[in-house]
Amino acid sequence: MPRVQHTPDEPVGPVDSSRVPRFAGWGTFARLPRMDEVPTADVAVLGIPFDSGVSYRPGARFGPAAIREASRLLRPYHPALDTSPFRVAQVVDGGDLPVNPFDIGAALDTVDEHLSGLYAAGVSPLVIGGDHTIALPALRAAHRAHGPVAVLHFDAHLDTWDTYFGADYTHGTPFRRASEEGLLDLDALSHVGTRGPLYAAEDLTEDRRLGFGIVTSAEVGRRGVDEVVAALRERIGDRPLYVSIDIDVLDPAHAPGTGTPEAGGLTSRELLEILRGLDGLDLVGADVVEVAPAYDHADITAVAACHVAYDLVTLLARRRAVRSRVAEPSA
Ligand SMILES: N=C(N)NCCCC(=O)O
Ligand SMILES: [Zn+2]
Ligand SMILES: [Zn+2]
Repeated sequence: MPRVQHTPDEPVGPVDSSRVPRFAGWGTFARLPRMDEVPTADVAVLGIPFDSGVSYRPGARFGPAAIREASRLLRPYHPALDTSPFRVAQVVDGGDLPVNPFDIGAALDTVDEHLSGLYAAGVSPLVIGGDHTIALPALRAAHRAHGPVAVLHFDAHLDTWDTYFGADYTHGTPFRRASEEGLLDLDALSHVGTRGPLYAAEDLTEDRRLGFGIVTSAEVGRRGVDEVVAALRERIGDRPLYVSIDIDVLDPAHAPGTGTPEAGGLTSRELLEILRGLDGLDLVGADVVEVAPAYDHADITAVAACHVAYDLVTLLARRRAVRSRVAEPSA
C-alpha cells in the first residue's frame, strides 16, 4: 500500500489517497497503519465495541466500525492547528478489544489491562466506543500511569448517577465510580454541554460533592467558545488531563445516531473549536463514545465523531512531539 511518508525516518503515515481510492483498501482509522505494522507507536486509536451498559437504545457496539468507515475521508494536515499529526508522531490503529458482552466486570477489566499496557509502553490512547461505561476503566488505566487526572467531560448527561436497577457499572455512572475510586483530581473536573431533565435537584448537589463543575450547553452559546476555553484552561492548569466525549453532547441535529439524545446541544463547530482551544495542555488520553449507527442518517454522527477523534489525535500527537522535542518537518 503506498503511504504518505516523506522521508524514511518519518513515522509511517496513512495510505496515500491520491494513489489508492479512499473507498478501497483496509478500513483502519484515517487509513493509518495497524499497530502490528510498525515497530513503535506514540498514539493509538483503539475501538471498544461494548454497549452492555446502556439504559436506553443499544447499538454503540457498532460505533468503532462506523467511525473508522467515516474516517476514510480525513486528510493528513490539520490547518487550524497547523500540524500534520501523522508526521509529528507515529499514530496507529490498535484494532478493537475483544470485550465480553455478557459480563460487564470482565469487559471493564479487559479495557483497563489493555490500556494500562499501552500507557506502560509509552502509547497515548484515543478510545472510540462503545457506550460511556468504558470511561471508567479508561480512567483507571490513566490513573495508574499518571496519578489523579483532571477530566474534561463533554456530554448532555452528568453520568455521575449512582446505580440503575442496582447495577454500579453502567453508562450513567462512570464518573461517580471514578471519583469514589480516587482516580480524579477533584480540583479540576468539568462537565461541558450538560442539559436536559434530571431525576431530581439533588443530582446536581451530588455531582458538585463528587468534585465536578458544570458549563451547560446554554452557557456555551451565551458566553461563547473563547470565554469557555479560557475558564476550562484556567481550571485544568498543567495537570495531566483526560478528555471524555459523549457524542450526545452535540445537538441531535448534529448527532442523531446515539442512544440517549437530548435537545439543545452544541454544534459540531462549537465542539471542535473548544477542542482546538485545549492545545498545549497535558492531554494523556481521551475517548469518543456513544455513537450508535442504527439511529444515524447519512453518517451525520459518524462523520462528526471521526472529526472529533481526528482533533483529539492531533492534540495527543502534538503533545508527544513537544515532549520528545521533535520539530515538525517543514511541508
Ligand atoms: N451516558 C449516556 N449517554 N447516557 C446516560 C443516560 C442515563 C439515563 O438513562 O438517565
Ligand atoms: Zn450522554
Ligand atoms: Zn455519557
